[in-house]
Formats: sequence, C-alpha cells, structure tokens
Amino acid sequence: MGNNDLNNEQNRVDEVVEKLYHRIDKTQIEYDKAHNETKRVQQNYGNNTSVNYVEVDDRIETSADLQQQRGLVNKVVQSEAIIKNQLDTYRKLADSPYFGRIDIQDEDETDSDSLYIGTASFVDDDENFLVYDWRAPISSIYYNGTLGKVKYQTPAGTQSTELIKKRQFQISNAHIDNMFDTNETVGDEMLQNVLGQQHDEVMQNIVSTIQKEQNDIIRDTYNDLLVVQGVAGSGKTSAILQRIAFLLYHSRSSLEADQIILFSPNRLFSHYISDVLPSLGERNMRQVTLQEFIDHRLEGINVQSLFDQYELETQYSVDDKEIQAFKQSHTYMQRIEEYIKTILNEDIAFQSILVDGNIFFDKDVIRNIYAEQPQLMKPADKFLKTKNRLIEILKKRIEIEVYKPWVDEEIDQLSSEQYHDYMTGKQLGSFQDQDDERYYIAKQIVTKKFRKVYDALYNNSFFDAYRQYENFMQQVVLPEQLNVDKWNQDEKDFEDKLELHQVRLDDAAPLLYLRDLMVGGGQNRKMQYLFVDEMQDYSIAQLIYIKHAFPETKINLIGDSEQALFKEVEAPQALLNKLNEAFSTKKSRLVTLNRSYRSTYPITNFAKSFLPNGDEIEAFNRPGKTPELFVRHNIEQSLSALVACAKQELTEEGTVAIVTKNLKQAKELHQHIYKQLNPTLLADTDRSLPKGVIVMPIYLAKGLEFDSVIAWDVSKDNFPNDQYIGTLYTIATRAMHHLTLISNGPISPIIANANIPINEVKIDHQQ
Ligand SMILES: Nc1ncnc2c1ncn2[C@@H]1O[C@H](COP(=O)(O)OP(=O)(O)OP(=O)(O)O)[C@@H](O)[C@H]1O
Repeated sequence: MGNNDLNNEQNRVDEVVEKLYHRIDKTQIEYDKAHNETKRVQQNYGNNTSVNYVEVDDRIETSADLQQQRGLVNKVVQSEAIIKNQLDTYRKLADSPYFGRIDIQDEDETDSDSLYIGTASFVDDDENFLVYDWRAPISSIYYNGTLGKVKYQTPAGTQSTELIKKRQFQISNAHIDNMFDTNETVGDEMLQNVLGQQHDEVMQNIVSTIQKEQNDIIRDTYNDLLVVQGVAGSGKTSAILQRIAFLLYHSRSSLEADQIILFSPNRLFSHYISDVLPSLGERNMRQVTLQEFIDHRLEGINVQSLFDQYELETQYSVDDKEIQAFKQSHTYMQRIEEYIKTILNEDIAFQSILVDGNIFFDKDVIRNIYAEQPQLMKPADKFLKTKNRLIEILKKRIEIEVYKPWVDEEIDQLSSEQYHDYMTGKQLGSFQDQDDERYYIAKQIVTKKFRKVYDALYNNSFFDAYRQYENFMQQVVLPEQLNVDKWNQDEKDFEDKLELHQVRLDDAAPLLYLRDLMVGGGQNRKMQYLFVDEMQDYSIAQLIYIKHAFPETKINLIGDSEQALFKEVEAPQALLNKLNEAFSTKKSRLVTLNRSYRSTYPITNFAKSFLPNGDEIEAFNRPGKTPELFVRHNIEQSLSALVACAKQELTEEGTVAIVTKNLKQAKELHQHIYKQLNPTLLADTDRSLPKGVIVMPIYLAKGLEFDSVIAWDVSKDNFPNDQYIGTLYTIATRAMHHLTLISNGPISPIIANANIPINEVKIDHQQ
C-alpha cells in the first residue's frame, strides 16, 4: 500500500470529520434548546405539585392535570436524552470515524462501491452514507467475508455481491495511526495491536476486530437456544455484549435494553463490563447475579452462596455427590411438576392467618375453600380463587367489625389530632349525620387493624412453601442408586437449617419452582432475551427455574466447561442435549470457540497443557514471557518469593492479582503480606477493582483479566488431584501478559504431568 493511498484515506477522514463537527455544532444548538425546554416543563410541574388541595373535586382534577404534565416531563426528558446520545455518538465518531472499509461490486454494476464501517452510522446532509453502522446488514461482509463472491442477509432476504477490497484502520484523534489491507476476516496484525495493550479497568468493545466465529454468535437471530462453549479468553463475554448491541439495533422498534437480562458471575464482573454497551451508544441490559436473584425471591432467608457451596463441595462423600446430582437435575424438577399435578388437598401446607395471636383465617377453612374449586383446575388457579374468596370474606368481616364495641372504645380514645388525621381530605359537613361520620372513621380503624390480614393474603402467607418442599422431599421417588438413609438425613438437614433461616443453594431453585407452580406468579413475561454467562456454574435445575421465571425469552448460555470449579467437566454436546430436553426447544445451536485471545502465546500454551483436551485450544500468536514457577519448601520462603515477585511485577505492570484457591487462603495470605505489599483483599461485595496488588479467591476473579497474575500455592497439598484442573486452569487464564506460580512444597500433579515449558524452576535451599 503506497503513501498515496494513505494520503487519500487521511483526506477522506478529514472530510468526514469536518462534516461531523458541523453536525455537532447543529446538534449542540438543538440540545441546548431541548435542555431549556426540559427545565421549563420541570419547573412548571414543580410549581403545580405544590398546590394545596382544599376540595376533593379539585384534587381529582389536579391529579388528571398532573398526570398529563408528568407525561410531558417524561417526553421532554426523553427527547433531550436522545439528542444527548446523538451528540455523544458524533463526538466519538469525530475522534475515530471508522475502522473498516469494504469495496464491493454487484453483478450488474460496472463500478465498485467503497463503504466505510464504524461504531455508528453517519449520513451527511445530502443523504450520503459516509459511515455504516457495524451492525447494518451490509457490514457483515466486513466480518465474514474473504475476497471474492460473498453473501449477506438483509430483511429482504439473502443478497450476494463481490468483495474486492477489505481495509482496516486504526484511527485516533482523527488521525490514521495504522492501515492494513487484508484478505482475512480481520487480520492478525490489527488484533496483535489491540491485544498487546495494557488492561483497562473496564472491558472495551471489540467491534473493530470481531472474528468470524464471534460474528456468528453476534448476528444469530434464528435460534431460540444458543449455547456458546468457548475456551478461556476466547471472547465469549465480549461476543455476547456485542450481540446485545446488535439485537438492540436489529429490533430497535420492539426491543428495549431492559427487556434483556444477563446473569453474571459476581458484582465485580458487572462493573467490569458496564462500559461496553454505552461505548456503542446503547443502554445497558439488566444484570443480576444468581445470588441476588434468589435472595430477592426468598426474602428473610439466608441462601447459601455458590462460593460457600464450592468450599463445602470439596468435602462431599460419594453419597453427598449423588444427592447433589439428583437435586441439580432435570428429573428432580420434573418430579416437582408431577408432585404438583397429583398433590392431595390434605397434603397442602396451608397455615392459619393470625391477628394479634388469634386465628383470623383457620387453615382448615382455607383448605375447604381450596377443596371446593373444580378438581381439574391447576393448583395456581385454585390458589387465586381461594385468595379472592378469602379477600371477600375479609371485606365482609370488616363490615361486621365496624359495629363492634371495641371500635367505639378506640374512637372515644382518639386525640383530636388523631381524629383530624382520619378526617384528612374530608370537609366539615361532608357527612349527613354523626353515624355517617362515625362509620367513616370506624371503617378506617378496622381496615387498619386487618391490614395485616390483607397483606398476608396478598403475599400468599397462608401457604408455607418450605413445609411443602419438605413434604415433597419425603414423597419423591428417588433414583435407584441413591442412599435412602442419606436422603432422609438430607431432608432433616433442610428442616434444621430452616430453623436458622438458612437454605442450601441446591434446594433454592427446586423450592422456588415448587412455590411458583403451587401459588402462581414469579414470572416476568416482558423479558425477551436471557443471557447466562459462566453457565458451567449453574445446575440444570437452576437454569430450568430461571427459564420458568422469564418464560418468553430466547435463551443464550455462555460458558466454558473446562472452567468448572471443583467438579467434573461436561461435554458441550451432552449439555446441549440436556438443555434442549429441559427447555423443549426446537431451534437450538451450539457454537464452539477454540481460539484464545486474552493471554500471550506462552501463557495459553501452559494453561492448555494440563487439560485433557487441551490440544483443541488454539493460542493466539502474541509473544510474551514464559510463565515462571517458584518452588519453595516452607511457608516463609514461599511468602518471601511471593513478595519479591509481586514487587517486581508491580514495577512492570500496573496491577498484580494474587489468586488463591479459596477465600480462606486469600484471607490468610492477605494477613501475611499485608505489611510488605499493602494489598487489597477483594470481597463479594466489592464493585470495582483497585490498582496495585490485589488478593482474591478464584471465584471472584471469574470472567476478569489482569496484566499480571500470581497463582498462590500450586503445591500437591493444595491441588492434589484432577478435581482441581478446572480451578487451576481458570487461575492461569486470568493472566494477559505475565503469569507466575508459587508452590509451597512439591508441585501439584496437574502441573507436573502436563510437561509444561517452564523456563525456570528455582529451589531455594537457603533459610
Ligand atoms: N475479536 C476480538 N478482538 C479484540 N479483542 C478480543 C476479541 N475477542 C476477545 N478479545 C479480548 O480477549 C479478552 C478475553 O475476552 P472475554 O473476556 O470476552 O473472553 P471469555 O471467553 O469470556 O473469557 P473467560 O471465559 O476466560 O472469562 C478480552 O480482553 C477481550 O477484549
């Protein structure tokens, strides 16, 4: 490519940027206008809401008026936000208007067209498309096609054309820093450049270098279930975030960002990815961790965390594991469905509703009402009918209670201030006589007293889901191999924990499923897309419950079976089959990503060498330092090796993450090195990553990456067998540029057997 080419391209950049600045000026004027309008409408609304209501009718009128005004406020706020968004987009484009160019020639044309592709589209005042959005149908050629005949999808069907040139740019401050012509999807040179950079505090979008397989994930609009199995660092998380941006663009008129929900591994991760969509001009989707989702639905109960479960799982016996496998299975959830269908009225865990210690609704009365409902009706519908009937009875009781002597007594004891409060909104002379006025106050007093009953009915508190689950556990048909005594013990353990307001994680999803099927509700039908990242950390039972909670969604599950902590690896195809069965999906697809981008070539090669199927992983060819392993034979020496390494790494890289097997070790280590390194110990509740030395257990580092990682204590004692392969693999693959391992004692067989290319093994004999 000659200088001439570069000059021509730079000239085009200059022209486009000039037009962009012109547009920015125009839009800024529009924005200022919109901003003033918002201020004016808001002020007006503020003045009106402070009106004093004197007359009841006035109030009604004012409230209709207010509603109209509130609508107006929302409208102006929204249009201001839209203009602000446009302004931000143009400003970003003015810095770097595009990253790609494709020259295409349709069959019946004699000339080719040059199209430029950027993070958003830009059309000039004469309707010329100066930049195409990367999500436009035509842009897929940039990601998919090699030179020659190519096809692309449009709303009108498949189109074909000839791709005669593909060019990539790196532009910053409106200046072309780099430019390559390539025949590949997106050339390695460009990727090398991007990946060699230092880690940012938050994840960056990858739209300029999306790879072909990633593009398949991003643009899939056909399947109802998309499963992505990708090796560590293969861009799974990146791909799904760009996919969300794509879907929002593709279904602009029917899909809002808050109709998409992403289950993420922890809060740190949520923060880490929070900038990607805004950097593409889109709002963030909803995010939740499994823990938050379950805690919210089991209020007042302390649900075991996934991390506590990890720590316990290492001590599980064979029987414990079988019980766990059963509770995590599709079969277990099916048994719940069967149980609900065939449950006998006398087995339903109704409970009486009490007021001040006295029974208001007896559980047998409730059971009788329930039993009166048509037999073939679903339990959830019977529940609703029962509830409505109970509310009717409550209303009647209130009417009767109004005339009871205790109410007269209460009225007599009201201070004039309290009396006045009850009369708020009523004018003197509003009542025909004194009885009328008394009735008005009495009704409020009684309603207040029975408010609790109403709340109890509203919240289905006349049903005890926990006892129902116990009943289910007592009746469920167990798989043949399961130890019945152990199961009974497990059920007893459930009861004991409940006394302490605790529930184990493996019981949470089945329990919630049972409760929802029994009483109805718990479903959000507005949500359109469901994404689960790190799916290997979810049981099938949990996924079934999540799908039940968002029944209308298309499902996207993303993970890496090799990164399963403390458990056996599951083959992706076997998993897809299980999921297809569990969700009864017809259109599903499994995409496998085998190329790893995060780490340098030596780090990926090291990490893959201890996986049984490691050969399938393709390391991206980015040069770097070979991982170093330090073996020491007592804790003091190991710690001093760690401190020396961390100090060294800190001078070379901005952040050093010391990653441990579990929280206990992270805490102990933090104590030991506190004085020398002043590290930060990360906790579940942390939302952002500090600079400097960080100590964290691996489960908190899931999905994250660091310039330099030190794996703490890769000894045989700490990682004794194959059960820990996934854990060690996950730790090693968090490193982008440098990886150091410290072993306090002989090294783990996982590493020893892997025949890894370690350039240095130091055994320090000095005390
Ligand atoms: N096409 C790409 N262009 C540039 N960078 C990429 C690309 N794909 C992935 N990366 C980079 O590789 C790193 C890993 O990506 P990401 O976190 O999405 O992988 P992952 O598969 O979710 O990893 P893990 O399962 O290990 O958490 C990130 O820094 C990301 O920006």
